[in-house]
Amino acid sequence: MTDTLRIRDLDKRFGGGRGLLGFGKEKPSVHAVQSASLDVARGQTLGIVGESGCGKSTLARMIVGLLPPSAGTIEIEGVNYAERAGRDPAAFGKVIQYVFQDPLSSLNPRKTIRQILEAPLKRLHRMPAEQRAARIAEILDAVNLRPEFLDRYPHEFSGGQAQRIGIARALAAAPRILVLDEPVSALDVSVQAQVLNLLSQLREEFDLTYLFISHDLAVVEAVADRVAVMYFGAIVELAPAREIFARPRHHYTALLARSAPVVGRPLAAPEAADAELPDPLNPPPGCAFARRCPAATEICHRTKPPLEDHGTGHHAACHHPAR
Ligand SMILES: Nc1ncnc2c1ncn2[C@@H]1O[C@H](COP(=O)(O)OP(=O)(O)OP(=O)(O)O)[C@@H](O)[C@H]1O
Repeated sequence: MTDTLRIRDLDKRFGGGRGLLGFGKEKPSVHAVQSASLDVARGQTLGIVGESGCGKSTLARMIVGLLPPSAGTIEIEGVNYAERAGRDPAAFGKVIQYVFQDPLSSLNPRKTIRQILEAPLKRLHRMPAEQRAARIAEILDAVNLRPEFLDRYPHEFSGGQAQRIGIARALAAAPRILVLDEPVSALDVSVQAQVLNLLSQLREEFDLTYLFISHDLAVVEAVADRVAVMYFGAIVELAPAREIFARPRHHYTALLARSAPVVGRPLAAPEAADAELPDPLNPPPGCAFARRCPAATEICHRTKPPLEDHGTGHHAACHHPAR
């Protein structure tokens, strides 16, 4: 199977530097994403899970070209797009699109649905008017919305309908990859299932590849072929979905899996309340999870474990992986 998306050592730091003239004390920086590497095979869904603040959105925003990486490469079908970020947004937009968490606030309230769907056809594909109408009708049908919705405004729709419009807008660009950033988190549980079903149909119909970001373990387990678990800016485990929750190797994933996932419940390890995350301005030298880890030994506090293959594509960044 070929990889549609290949990311190597993608890194993002916020802040830092010594001010405008380069004088004064070095400002503190936050290492929001630390050397993330992952591959997504064509037609597959990679789920990315992690608690709030672990770097999921920063990773996603770099991958779609909304945020320039501090270092690393983003290859889509063999082309390195990280080099083109910022300079050539249209090149990015044609291959990869972002679906936002909050459908209503991501749609321009002053534009009709027709105008919203036309924008990527005009801007990215320079499609003439007569072809646009047919393409819009096709996309609207694919997301199960009625043609009479085209002349209405976003506020006239329910959350579930608005998210279908958000998905339709992303599809209008005819991308190869969709980055879905918490696409159902803002929706009622009953509507979540409908949107998840729709996404799975669309993946087949349009031969799409998904990166599906969520703090909801149960949702990710339901949709993903493979799962990456993030903790404190780093991917700590990466494995096939059925395996990662049944036989987690990283002790953080084990803690999450033990918290018995329930659809709609935010992801938080049970012990999280009394065990704080490390200070992002003063990160520990070793494994960021060591202070919370039942298996931690001295080396864990001293040396950061690399993400290693522990057998048949099951990667974990742990000095003492669970068996
Ligand atoms: N523009 C920014 N400037 C400075 N720090 C930032 C910025 N954006 C994110 N961060 C920091 O980077 C880290 C990762 O944030 P990010 O939003 O990517 O996490 P997340 O897992 O997506 O969280 P959530 O689920 O709450 O959105 C956090 O410590 C956050 O405070």
